[in-house]
Amino acid sequence: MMGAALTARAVAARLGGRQVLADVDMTLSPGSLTAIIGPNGAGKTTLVRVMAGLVRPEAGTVLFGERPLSALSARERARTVAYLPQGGTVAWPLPAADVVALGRVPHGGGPGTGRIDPAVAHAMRATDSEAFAGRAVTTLSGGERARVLLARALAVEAPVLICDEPVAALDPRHQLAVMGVLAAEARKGRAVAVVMHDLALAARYADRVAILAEGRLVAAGTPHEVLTPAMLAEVFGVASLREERPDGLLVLPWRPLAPEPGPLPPSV
Ligand SMILES: Nc1ncnc2c1ncn2[C@@H]1O[C@H](COP(=O)(O)OP(=O)(O)OP(=O)(O)O)[C@@H](O)[C@H]1O
Repeated sequence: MMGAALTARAVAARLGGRQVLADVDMTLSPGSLTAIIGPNGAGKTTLVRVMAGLVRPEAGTVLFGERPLSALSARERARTVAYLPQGGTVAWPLPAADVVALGRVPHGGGPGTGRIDPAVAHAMRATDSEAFAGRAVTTLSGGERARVLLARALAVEAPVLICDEPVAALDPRHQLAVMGVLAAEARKGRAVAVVMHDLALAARYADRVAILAEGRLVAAGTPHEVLTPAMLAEVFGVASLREERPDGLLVLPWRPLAPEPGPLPPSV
């Protein structure tokens, strides 16, 4: 099932009577890591939930290759799109290794099979979470638990991997390591999408950046094309530093800009 794109076409969504997404087009291509950025409340989580098949769009469609995602069975969809929710919590004191093994359920595996699944072992190694294997996830720190939950999503080995803020709780070394792992998943041919707020990491690791604001896609392109001071001023209201370095693009939000002055009164 490797090799097909996940495409949102003219997607709209309404939640609690509010228009949260309008006319959003997005393609997650195999081999590419797409960073989805935008202000709080822009609709990023809603968009990725629509693309993971968890929220039915009010209008528009989501296609995996040529097939509507809604035409896939629940199990087929779970094998096709691995989804890491934002700020995930786990209610049960399961050992971390069992939580990661839940990623194998769509393939007929899961915890309690009595053997170490190579996909589970690989995912725990990639997220540096092997040391927690036997510990109840409820006893882990926020960042430790975040790595275990990412490992569960990786263990699905789905052609599409969608992660909602996977690095927000992580220390700097693990942020870099996890972004490296997600980029490596893209290099293997997966379509990877990452909702994130860290513009420096987006600039450094993303192949494509999509910006959402007020429920609409306002820009999409390479980090070089999209992460410009003018765009960041317009979308986030920040002044930012940008430097082209031999080893990558450095983007750093620097200070908030003063709010836009309102229109001048007609008498001035
Ligand atoms: N169940 C709901 N009922 C009403 N409004 C909702 C509901 N869920 C989300 N919203 C609203 O939809 C908008 C988009 O929310 P969403 O979580 O998609 O934003 P986001 O871009 O992921 O934000 P953040 O960066 O803060 O995580 C927000 O204004 C939010 O308040």
